[in-house]
Amino acid sequence: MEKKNKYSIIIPTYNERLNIAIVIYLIFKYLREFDFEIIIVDDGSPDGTQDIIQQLRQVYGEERILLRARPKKLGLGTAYCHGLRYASGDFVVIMDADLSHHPKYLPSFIRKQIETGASIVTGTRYVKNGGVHGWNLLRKLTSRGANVLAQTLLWPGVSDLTGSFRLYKKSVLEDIISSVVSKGYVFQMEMIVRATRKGYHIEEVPITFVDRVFGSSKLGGSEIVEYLKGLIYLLLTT
Ligand SMILES: Nc1nc2c(ncn2[C@@H]2O[C@H](COP(=O)(O)OP(=O)(O)O[C@H]3O[C@H](CO)[C@@H](O)[C@H](O)[C@@H]3O)[C@@H](O)[C@H]2O)c(=O)[nH]1
Ligand SMILES: [Mg+2]
Repeated sequence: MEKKNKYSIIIPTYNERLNIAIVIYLIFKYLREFDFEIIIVDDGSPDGTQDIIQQLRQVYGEERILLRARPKKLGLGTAYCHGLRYASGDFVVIMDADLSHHPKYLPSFIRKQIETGASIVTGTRYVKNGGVHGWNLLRKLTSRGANVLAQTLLWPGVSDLTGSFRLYKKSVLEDIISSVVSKGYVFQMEMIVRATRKGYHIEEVPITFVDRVFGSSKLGGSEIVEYLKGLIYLLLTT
């Protein structure tokens, strides 16, 4: 019998106590037919996220949900690298913990990869059937502007550069991640730009990003400055 692929789902968390149980419930619901593990990288959330995760591990099985905590908030980029070290799957999915990345899309990422043999399947808001729900005008304009600016300067051939809901072949993720220098939110953009420059086969699936109901975004003004610095860096180095 053919070996079943295993999927490692890496979820970075910082103060996601109110969201994480729902996300995990939905992942188990939508990936019933698949072999997967969930790796949570929590950065010492003061709201008790880790206590909830420990309880969920008892419910779903300690081998299905791994908690790989770090002592303090160290940023998204390094959180993914940290989680990847513990991934035992053939494929890695990266997604947010706050339901902005709905687990109902996971089967479409997997199906797309199987149909096309792609190395990366990336969720996109900026195609037909994709979108954003719940953001105010400023946040919509910031995200759209960031994408348009990056598209114009970098020509990556991918419609949503800053989105972070993605599936990677693990070997491909390991290859790209080793050359990425960005640590915060700009990490996502650097990953996909480097992947296109290396010629990896990338496919897109439409997603609707729904703004979180519980808690608040950790993206602040300083991240926008970091984004612009990252964009210039990529322009000069890729
Ligand atoms: N471990 C860890 N997790 C973090 C950190 N900062 C944020 N997170 C976690 O990373 C996820 C995304 O953080 P949010 O604060 O919810 O980000 P956002 O503003 O909704 O931004 C999202 O959309 C952007 C594109 O519009 C994306 O660029 C971004 O990656 C993210 O998906 C959440 O699960 C959050 O708990 C950190 O320093 N450490
Ligand atoms: Mg969010």
